[in-house]
Amino acid sequence: MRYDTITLALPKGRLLKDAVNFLIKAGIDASEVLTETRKLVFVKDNFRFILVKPMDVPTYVYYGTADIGIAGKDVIEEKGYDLYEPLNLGFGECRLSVAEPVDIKEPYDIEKLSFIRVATKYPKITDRYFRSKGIHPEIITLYGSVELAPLVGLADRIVDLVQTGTTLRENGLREVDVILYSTARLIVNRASLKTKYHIIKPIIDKMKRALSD
Ligand SMILES: Nc1ncnc2c1ncn2[C@@H]1O[C@H](COP(=O)(O)OP(=O)(O)OP(=O)(O)O)[C@@H](O)[C@H]1O
Ligand SMILES: O=P(O)(O)OC[C@H]1O[C@H](OP(=O)(O)OP(=O)(O)O)[C@H](O)[C@@H]1O
Repeated sequence: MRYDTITLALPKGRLLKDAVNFLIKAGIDASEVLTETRKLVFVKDNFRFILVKPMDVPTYVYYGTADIGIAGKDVIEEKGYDLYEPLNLGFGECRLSVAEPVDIKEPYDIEKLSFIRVATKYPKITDRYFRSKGIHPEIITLYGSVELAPLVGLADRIVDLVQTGTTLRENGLREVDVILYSTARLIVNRASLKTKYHIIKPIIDKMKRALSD
């Protein structure tokens, strides 16, 4: 590996294409990452791109196995690591919301709720949110298809991502509160920022220019 190599963690899944297109716009040729293969590591010039689960991007960056990464704000908040987050990249727009069945007997009223059983992929954010309202939630952690939980009686409510609202609508659910708005962010390992400042700072500057173009 070149002495000046920077490892960049990219999220597999729906953010990948936008992330790669953004990198290309910033002059970083990550195009090979989009080729249909099972490869998880790609090396190009002084970059090493690694493909990881979206929820794992902050972990790779925090532990320094990646110097920088691209992750949704939702995931960054859930993991809660101390990371430098210099840029909002704008894509991957969605919100993390509380939702409930449209025909629920006691519609959501935060003043009146004493107990809540909620299914989510975001247990930490969910716990923090309800505790800040004086409610100790029972949280059931799921890893996908969260909208199914109220339909089959696993939970009264869910906390999940909403973009168009189609998934909620098609499953008889309605959004009752927004916990956070999310977009993709650039995250940087704090030690790398110091030790590789001369390489990382120009990368951030190129990305900033790409965002303002
Ligand atoms: N419907 C959506 N619209 C826009 N952005 C979204 C949407 N759903 C998720 N995102 C953003 O994209 C990120 C990755 O979502 P994605 O669905 O690819 O991963 P995941 O469901 O966490 O992963 P996996 O399916 O591999 O378990 C989320 O953390 C969020 O920031
Ligand atoms: O408001 P919408 O536009 O319908 O988008 C929201 C859906 O998108 C995401 O699911 P994803 O496709 O990642 O599947 P998942 O349930 O496996 O997480 C999210 O978890 C919601 O289910």
